[in-house]
Amino acid sequence: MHPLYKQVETLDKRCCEVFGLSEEILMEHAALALCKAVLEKPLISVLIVCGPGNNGADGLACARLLCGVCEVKVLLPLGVKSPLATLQYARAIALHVKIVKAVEKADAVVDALFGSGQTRPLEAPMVALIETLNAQDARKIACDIPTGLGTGTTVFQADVTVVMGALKEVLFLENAKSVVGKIEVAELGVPRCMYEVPSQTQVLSVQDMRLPHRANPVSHKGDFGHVLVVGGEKEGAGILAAMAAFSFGAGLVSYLGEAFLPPHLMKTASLPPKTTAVVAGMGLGNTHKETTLKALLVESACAVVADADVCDMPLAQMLYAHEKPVVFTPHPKEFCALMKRVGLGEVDVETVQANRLALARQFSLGSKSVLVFKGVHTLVAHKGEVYLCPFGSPALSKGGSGDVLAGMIGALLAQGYAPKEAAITAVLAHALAAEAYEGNTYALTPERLIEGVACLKNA
Ligand SMILES: NC(=O)C1=CN([C@@H]2O[C@H](COP(=O)(O)OP(=O)(O)OC[C@H]3O[C@@H](n4cnc5c(N)ncnc54)[C@H](OP(=O)(O)O)[C@@H]3O)[C@@H](O)[C@H]2O)[C@H](O)CC1
Ligand SMILES: [K+]
Repeated sequence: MHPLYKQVETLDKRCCEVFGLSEEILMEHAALALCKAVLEKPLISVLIVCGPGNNGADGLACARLLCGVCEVKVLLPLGVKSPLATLQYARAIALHVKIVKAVEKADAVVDALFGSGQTRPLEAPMVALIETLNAQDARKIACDIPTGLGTGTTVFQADVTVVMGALKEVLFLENAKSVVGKIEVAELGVPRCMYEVPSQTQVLSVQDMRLPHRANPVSHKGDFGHVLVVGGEKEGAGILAAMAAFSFGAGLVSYLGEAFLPPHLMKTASLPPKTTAVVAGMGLGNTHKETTLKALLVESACAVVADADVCDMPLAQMLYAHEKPVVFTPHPKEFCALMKRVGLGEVDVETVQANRLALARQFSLGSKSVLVFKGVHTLVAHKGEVYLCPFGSPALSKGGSGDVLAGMIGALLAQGYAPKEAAITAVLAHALAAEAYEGNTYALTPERLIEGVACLKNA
């Protein structure tokens, strides 16, 4: 995993103070990383669009470094303002870098218009400029942050974003995935691990996935726990969760309710005595009395995965306050209901989506439970720490995907994983299996997803 920051200005400052670097050294490394990204694919010409601040200065320094390597054209729609941009401009001019007055055709376009200094929406001329750049048939490289991201709807559509120093939260907004392209982190003169300081937000990596492994050749089904899935009105949802739990390693899986089950799942009318984890909420509706659910989820000693409808029941508050392992798995609308149920106030989906990290953290600070907040970037939050999953695919945007995830978490809880570790591994496995799916993106079914998870390997 890698730390994620809201801002990195203090890290830049620390880098200069602790390691004796200067802003110019940082910028030279930023520019070198941009050059590397530009030259990653063969090209003849590059257009570098530079803003008035230090994002533009990075672009101007890159123009200087590329001078003579390829045909370089620089567009400065707002001139230069910051001292470093003025300095880099003078250096580029001394090298006779070509300054153009309008967008010109090139094999690659570098967006060095605005970076971390963009605090307000783009005005009409800049919107028009970004639209023109997006329409170019060229490889597109964003310097630090694609211009417009986080401030409005017109955003530079990058194929690659070279982020300076460390990962920044804005690159992981829910709508960012379609504009950031591949994210590359530029080291700014010291190794990344020295530049970074501890953070309460982390971006998960493939290495954080710890799939269950049956190392001991002497084992029996009782060693791998017993999951109970509580079926409901839409019985298919529970069946999918149960199938996923079985495939992800639970020794036994029971289904509470009336349904036609695959042969490896057991039907039950009550909590089986040795149940280790209960998964409930998917397709639940009004099938069970609240007292029945309370007995299964709150009063039993079992670990709990509280999905969908359970997030909007009075017992959600009891689970939130519980000492035992509980993992909530809401999508945004369910998270709004859950926030209200646990007394954290009324928020609408739009507000929740714009403040996912902060609200997930707030939720996790009031409870021992683990939150799996589903989305384009699913979050796992526990005791103030937030872990963001950068993987996944639109192939998952289907009924049944969430049921599979809940079942997978239940399987890991039953096998003895701590709730946070269960959530992290299941979220990663779910997302990586979807990414690895080789069929058309529209064709992923829950069953194929379960099969995909079965084929994953630890990194
Ligand atoms: N570790 C690092 O992150 C490093 C980053 N570097 C680069 O520096 C930029 C940040 O530079 P900064 O000068 O602070 O900010 P920007 O260049 O992004 O933007 C500020 C200028 O842009 C103007 N601006 C901002 N938004 C708009 C807008 N919507 N419309 C018009 N103009 C806008 C702003 O104007 P003001 O009127 O507000 O002053 C400024 O002129 C960072 O992103 C990196 O690329 C360094 O390389 C060092 C390491
Ligand atoms: K930019």
